[in-house]
Amino acid sequence: MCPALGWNSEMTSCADRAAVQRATAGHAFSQSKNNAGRSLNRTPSPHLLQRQGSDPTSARLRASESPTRRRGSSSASASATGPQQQQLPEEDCMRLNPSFAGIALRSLLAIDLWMSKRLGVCAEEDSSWGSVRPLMKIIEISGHGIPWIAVTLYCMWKSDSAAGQEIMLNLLLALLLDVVLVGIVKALVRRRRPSHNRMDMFASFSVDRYSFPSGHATRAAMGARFLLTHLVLAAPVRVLVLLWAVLVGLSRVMLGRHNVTDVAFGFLMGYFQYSLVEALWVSTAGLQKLLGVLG
Ligand SMILES: CC(C)=CCC/C(C)=C/COP(=O)(O)O
Repeated sequence: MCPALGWNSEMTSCADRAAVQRATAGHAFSQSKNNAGRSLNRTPSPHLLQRQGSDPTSARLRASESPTRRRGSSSASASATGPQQQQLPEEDCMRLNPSFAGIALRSLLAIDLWMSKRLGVCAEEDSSWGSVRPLMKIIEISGHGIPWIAVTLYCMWKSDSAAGQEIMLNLLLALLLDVVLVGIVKALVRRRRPSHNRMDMFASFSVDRYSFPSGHATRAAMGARFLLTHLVLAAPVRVLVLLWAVLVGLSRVMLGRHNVTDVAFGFLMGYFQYSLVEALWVSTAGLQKLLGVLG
């Protein structure tokens, strides 16, 4: 866990360690093939770090201060080493000179953590807005997958027109697709929920210990787009649907369940999930044909 950025990953710290390791390796590289080989595979010994400048930071600075010089000096020694090792200095240059995108991403994540912590005003009963927590939890349930699936099944069952059934069938498929896609992304990214979150959420899967993206936000964006497209609603109701979607997203951060970027990405993902549902739209006639073929 990186304390500065809060991602569930050792990426940052590992990258730093790897950079120091490679910097050390680069130094040892020009000395002898055996030494270089050893330093590539191990964490640098304190002794070696000391020779380079007493601490990992100075070792890293030293290694990055002159990429050209490093490249030049190592290419001389590279002739004495294997082709695999010849590629290393190039790689060092890329890793040790952080790109603009890398810095921008780190800054965004730091801002994200800071903002999410400040907005998590209902994370506990005794938080500054703790009295609003019960209301936020009602909004949370309104965006949960189980009520959405239950209501969709009920409407499908009650619908007396083929068109209504088709719409509800596709909403049901959309909700199932959403659960699967969100689960996959959460399992891949594995970002931990904010530390101020209390894990007292109604009915969740094990993958829901991860926070990126917010499943409530994907469902809110996809569901709102779906309802606004397929139901004939009066203008005030349309506004209410949009307002509800925004509130669901906001409540995730206020309850401390998510960071802002989890919700922002969730909205984006839900928006595009709806486009996917439209592209894969299943008609009842098509479904009956498919069932006929299968049966
Ligand atoms: C059990 C079903 C059908 C869906 C799980 C709903 C759930 C608990 C999603 C997690 O949402 P966040 O990622 O926004 O916390």
